[in-house]
Amino acid sequence: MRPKKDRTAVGMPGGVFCFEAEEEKDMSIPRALTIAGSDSGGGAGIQADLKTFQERHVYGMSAITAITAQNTQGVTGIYECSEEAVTRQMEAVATDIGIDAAKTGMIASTSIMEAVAAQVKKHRIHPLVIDPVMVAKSGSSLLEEAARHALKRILLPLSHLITPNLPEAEILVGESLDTDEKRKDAARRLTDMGADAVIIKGGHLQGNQADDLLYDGGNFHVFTAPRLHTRHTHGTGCTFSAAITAELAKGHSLLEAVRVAKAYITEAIRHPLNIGQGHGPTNHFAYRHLTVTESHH
Ligand SMILES: Nc1ncnc2c1ncn2[C@@H]1O[C@H](COP(=O)(O)OP(=O)(O)O)[C@@H](O)[C@H]1O
Ligand SMILES: Cc1ncc(COP(=O)(O)O)c(N)n1
Repeated sequence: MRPKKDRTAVGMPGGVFCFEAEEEKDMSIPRALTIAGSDSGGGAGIQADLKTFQERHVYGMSAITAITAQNTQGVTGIYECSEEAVTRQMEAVATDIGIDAAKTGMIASTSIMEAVAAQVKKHRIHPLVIDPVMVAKSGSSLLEEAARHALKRILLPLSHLITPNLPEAEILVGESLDTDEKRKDAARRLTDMGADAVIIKGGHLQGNQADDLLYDGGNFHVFTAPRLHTRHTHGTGCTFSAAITAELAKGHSLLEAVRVAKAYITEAIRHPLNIGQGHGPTNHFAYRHLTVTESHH
C-alpha cells in the first residue's frame, strides 16, 4: 500500500497518514463475527471481542444481542435486543462481507438463541465458537434460567467448540466437577450432546494453576498457565474465546488456535491496566508487547 497525499490526513497530529484504497484488490483479511452482549465498560462482551479481533489482525464484526449498562463493579441494566434486530445484523454481514469464523457470547433468551441458530444454519456459518455465558463475574445473571436448557438444545449442536468455565460446565452436565476424571467425562458428554470439541476453562479452579482442558472429540489436551493473583479478570472468557475465533478465522487448527489464545489471555491478565474501582478488564496491548519484545531477541 502506498501512503496517500491526502489533505485531511497530512498535518494531523502524531504524524498520522492514511493509505490509498486498493479497491479492486481483495485484501483477504480474515473476517470474524461476534454475536454477544455489549458491555458499556468495555471490558467484556462485544467490546472485548472486537478488541481481541483487532489485536489478532482479523476484521471484526458484531451482532449485538443485548445492551448492558455495566462497569468494573457490576451490571446495572440489561436491555435485550429483539429477535429481528439480531437476525438483521447477522443477515447484513453474512450477505455482504462474509464470515470466516464466529463466536457467541451473552445470548439471554431462548427466542434470541433460535434467531441466531436460524442464521447460523441459513448462512452455514462455520466454525462457530460458543461461549456459554451465564453469570457475570460480578454476580449478575446474563442468561435466563429457562434458557439454560435451550442453550444445550439449540446452540451446542452447532458448535465447533464450546468454551464453558467450570461453573458453566457443571450446569451443562448437571453435576459438580471437582476432579480431573469428572471434568474429562463431562467434556466427553458435551461432545455426545453435539459439540465437536469442548474446552473446560480453569479460571475457577482451586490451586496455583489455571489449566484449561480441551477435548477435541478424540484426544485430551491440557493448556497450562500459572494462576495469576489479580482481581482484574473481567472479560477473560470473552477475550479467550474471541482469540480462538480469530485464529480459526485465519484457518488455523483448533490446537494452534487454543495455544495462541492461551498465551494471549495469560499476558492480558498478567499486565492489568488498573481501570475502574472493581474487577478491571484484560489488557489487549500486553500480547503485542510480548511478541514485539520476542522479535527483537
Ligand atoms: N487468575 C488467572 N490466572 C491465569 N489465568 C486465568 C486466571 N483467571 C482466568 N484465567 C484464564 O482465562 C481464561 C478464561 O477463563 P475463565 O476466567 O475461567 O472464564 P470466564 O471468564 O468464562 O469465567 C482461561 O484460559 C483461564 O485459564
Ligand atoms: C455483555 C457481557 N458479556 C459477557 C460477560 C461475562 O464476562 P465476565 O464473566 O468476565 O464478567 C459480561 N460481564 N458482560
